[in-house]
Amino acid sequence: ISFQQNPWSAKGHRKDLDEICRNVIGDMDAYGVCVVDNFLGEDKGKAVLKEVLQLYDKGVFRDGQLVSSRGSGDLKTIRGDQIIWIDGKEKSCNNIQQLISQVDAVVMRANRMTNNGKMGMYNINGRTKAMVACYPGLGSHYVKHVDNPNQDGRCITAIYYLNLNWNVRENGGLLRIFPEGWLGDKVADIEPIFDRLLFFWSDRRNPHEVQPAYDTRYAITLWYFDAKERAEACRRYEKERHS
Ligand SMILES: COc1ccc2cc(-c3cnc(C(=O)NCC(=O)O)c(O)c3)ccc2c1
Ligand SMILES: [Mn+2]
Repeated sequence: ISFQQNPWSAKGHRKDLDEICRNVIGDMDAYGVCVVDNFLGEDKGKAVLKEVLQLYDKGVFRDGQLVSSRGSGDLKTIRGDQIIWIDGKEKSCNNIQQLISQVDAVVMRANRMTNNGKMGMYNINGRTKAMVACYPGLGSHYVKHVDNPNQDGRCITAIYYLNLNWNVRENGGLLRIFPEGWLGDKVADIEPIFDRLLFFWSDRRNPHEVQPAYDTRYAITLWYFDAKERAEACRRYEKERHS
């Protein structure tokens, strides 16, 4: 299944919060993956992109971890994105802050709307800061991985893409998810197109990779915590620290 264009994201049709939440709940329960297109609308989307470009031009992005591995003899870098963590309260980031609040509104409302107030049996009570990431092109990529393989508390990955006129055929940078619950070798191919919001379960159900990008590719990621799993992860961490 490829999530290029969802039936409900008819161009220009502004969805209200309730409708988006119903889509998110339905898709997360059915597929473990959900795409919402035209999330902010063109003007607000461009205002967020402008702030991200300003941050990038200030040179505040840091290289993501480079873990090199011997692939067929030559040294292969595992990831090539550059990142900066922001909480949105920084100066000249208030459009990014508005994006964060909008994503929070969808996640928290969806969490309340589902049966017994849980989406996918989670009780979401917090999230990480926003990770603004740039894959600088030149083939930068991220090998297949799981965001939360060991119950660190993160249950939902939310990624907002900022790439105007992105064409995967020439620019690459496709996000390919290999949902473990899907029949056969079906995959979810997500193009990182402008004003697209993506949700997927952060655990081992969704191994995923970022294929080599040949142009600068921007995204803003938020990871949402499940109260119980996060509390247990913190307890484990405290115990290790004192052992
Ligand atoms: C301990 O410090 C850090 C700092 C930053 C980290 C960033 C990631 C990460 C994970 N996933 C993706 C991804 O899947 N992107 C999909 C897409 O862009 O379409 C990505 O770009 C980045 C993982 C661990 C980190 C640890
Ligand atoms: Mn990831």
